[in-house]
Amino acid sequence: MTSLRAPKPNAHPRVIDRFTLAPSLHLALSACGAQTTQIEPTLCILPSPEAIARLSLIEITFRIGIRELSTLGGAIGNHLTALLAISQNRKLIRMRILLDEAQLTEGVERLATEIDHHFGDRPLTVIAIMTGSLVLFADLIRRLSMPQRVGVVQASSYRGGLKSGDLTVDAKMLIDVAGRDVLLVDDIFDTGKTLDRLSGMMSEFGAASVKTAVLLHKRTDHIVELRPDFKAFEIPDEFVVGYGLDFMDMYRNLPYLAILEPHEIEQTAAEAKS
Ligand SMILES: O=P(O)(O)OC[C@H]1O[C@H](OP(=O)(O)OP(=O)(O)O)[C@H](O)[C@@H]1O
Ligand code: HPA
Repeated sequence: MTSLRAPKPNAHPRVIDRFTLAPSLHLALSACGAQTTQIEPTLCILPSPEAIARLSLIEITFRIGIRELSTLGGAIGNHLTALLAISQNRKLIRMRILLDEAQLTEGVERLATEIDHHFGDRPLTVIAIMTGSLVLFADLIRRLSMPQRVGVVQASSYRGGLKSGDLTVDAKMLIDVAGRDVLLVDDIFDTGKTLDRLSGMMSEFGAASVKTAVLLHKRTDHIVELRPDFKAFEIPDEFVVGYGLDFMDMYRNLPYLAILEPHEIEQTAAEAKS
């Protein structure tokens, strides 16, 4: 998607609603790998009517994969010509947000209150299921009131995909859970396979009790009997990213939870291969 914006409208704006690309600009954009070099018929306010007669500089925003770039182009009338230096290069964040930052914060607060209420002042061994739970975990443990021992275990089954595959567990960094009340924390309960396997492992390692907490509970077919003891949100059966959740190890850093659209899945997969 490409759009045009004038750098600074002034007192004598002139509105132009369609531009054509000069061949040189067309070539330059293609050479950058821009997905489309078709400039949208976007409203553009040029500095002044007089400037139209001369060369006017216009900010051009275009898209390459999931990156948004801005550059300056020259306009003569409705004709866009030379491409000048790229002035901005930022990730395009226009995702379908399912839970924004405020909702996530409220959800984590709620989860912490429920867990506090259940355990009271009893010491708890809280285990993060890495990597997805990392953001939730950092936020959650700081809101819990009881004395805590904190540890991690790694589990992975979605490697590079949208569907659960073979589950691998790496417990090399796990702290001793024998005789302890354990709370397993994960970002999402989807098929249920991960939490089910890890709950079993904690019992095998001698935990006195095992409870589970998740931020998200997906409304889908769960393949296990176990259900999380604590959950903050029920979400639809869509592939979600952000707040720790990834697709191909990307998007974990987003401060919100978004639904990954099919075109974003394709773009991310293509970028990951390049
Ligand atoms: O209920 P399930 O179907 O088992 O899915 C939930 C698990 O899937 C994700 O982990 P993933 O395997 O993607 O590894 P990651 O934590 O490294 O992202 C997520 O972080 C959960 O641990
Ligand atoms: O919807 C999801 N998004 C990211 N990771 C996941 N792991 C299980 N379900 C999901």
